[in-house]
Amino acid sequence: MITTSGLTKIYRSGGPRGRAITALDDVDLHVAEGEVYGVIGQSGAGKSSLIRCVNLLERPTSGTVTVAGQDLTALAGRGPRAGRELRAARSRIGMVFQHFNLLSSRTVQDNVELPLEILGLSGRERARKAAELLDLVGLGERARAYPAQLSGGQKQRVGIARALAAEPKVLLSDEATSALDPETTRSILGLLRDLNRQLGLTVLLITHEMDVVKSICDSAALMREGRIVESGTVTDLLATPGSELAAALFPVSGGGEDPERTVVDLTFQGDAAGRPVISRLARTYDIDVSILGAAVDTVAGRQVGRMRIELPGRYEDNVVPIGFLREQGLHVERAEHPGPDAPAAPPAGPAAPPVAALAKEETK
Ligand SMILES: Nc1ncnc2c1ncn2[C@@H]1O[C@H](COP(=O)(O)OP(=O)(O)OP(=O)(O)O)[C@@H](O)[C@H]1O
Repeated sequence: MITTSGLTKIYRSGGPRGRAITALDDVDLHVAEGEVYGVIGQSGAGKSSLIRCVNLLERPTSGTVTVAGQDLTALAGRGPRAGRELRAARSRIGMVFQHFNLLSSRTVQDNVELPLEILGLSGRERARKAAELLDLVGLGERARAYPAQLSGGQKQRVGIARALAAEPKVLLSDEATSALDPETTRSILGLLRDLNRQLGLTVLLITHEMDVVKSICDSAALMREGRIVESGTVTDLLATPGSELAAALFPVSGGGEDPERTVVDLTFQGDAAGRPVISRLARTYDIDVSILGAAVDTVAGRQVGRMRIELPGRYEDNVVPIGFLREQGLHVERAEHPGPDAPAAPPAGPAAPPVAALAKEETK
């Protein structure tokens, strides 16, 4: 539904000869129809530039953007016709903003009607559509209120209703919950998830909060310095050795201190979660298994379990029991020997702050 290919955005500060800042560096993104796709990264990673280039609010320096089969970059030429076509294509992309961007002088209903006015619908049609959308987001009773009379969560619901007015196939969300408290965040994320399911809406969201990815995203990408350094479905990421996103989505902790013993992290998904794998392992190989840490959580709507266990002997001596665990459908990854209470093994890749630190970074 959304594809970017070689998308690059270079800003120049201080005119055409000024310093070049590469905000997007050859970004290839593939968002499938009907999925909720989260792009996560630290401040300055290029997330806003990405979302603004996807709907051509920002003109990419190079590369292409295709939404619902239409190459938007080809429409972004100069001239009135190109402008008209681009505006029409953009109307099929809804956008939700961190600070809602509602017009304070207009009522809730009039804010939702705004895109319909631009599309040239009659007053009666606009009113009917706005009422329907406000019902959909649970604000049917507040149509006559002004934005100043609403809570943050209600304002965002109006923002979402307005974004849906032109019946887009795609909704772009720019940190839609960053200005909201945790409970309101949950309700807005729940609404986005419901709309995704009910309307088959494809949602591309950018966020710096791992919890947002964890609660509603089917797929995710990690951005750093203008590049996508990791991406995939959340299910696949959880089964990818060394995945930084997986470790941040679902950390396991618990230290083993003895280098003569083997520490591994197990990830259970789907059927594997229900099998008595650890007791079978202990019985089959007559070994003592220590559980150092474990947790069960819901990620992308699926139950996922993670466990850090310790086996007697060095890693090389445990090839057969580890093979047994893999045969049982578990994802097994070697953990380094962390000290007590250390976080999960550090991911491979260039030295950079772990994803788990994103939220902390943001609040500094
Ligand atoms: N209009 C602009 N002119 C010049 N540089 C810009 C402009 N917009 C963004 N940048 C730079 O591009 C880089 C990426 O910024 P961008 O806002 O896309 O990142 P981000 O991940 O969305 O960060 P944040 O979460 O803080 O908004 C940063 O170095 C930023 O300073």
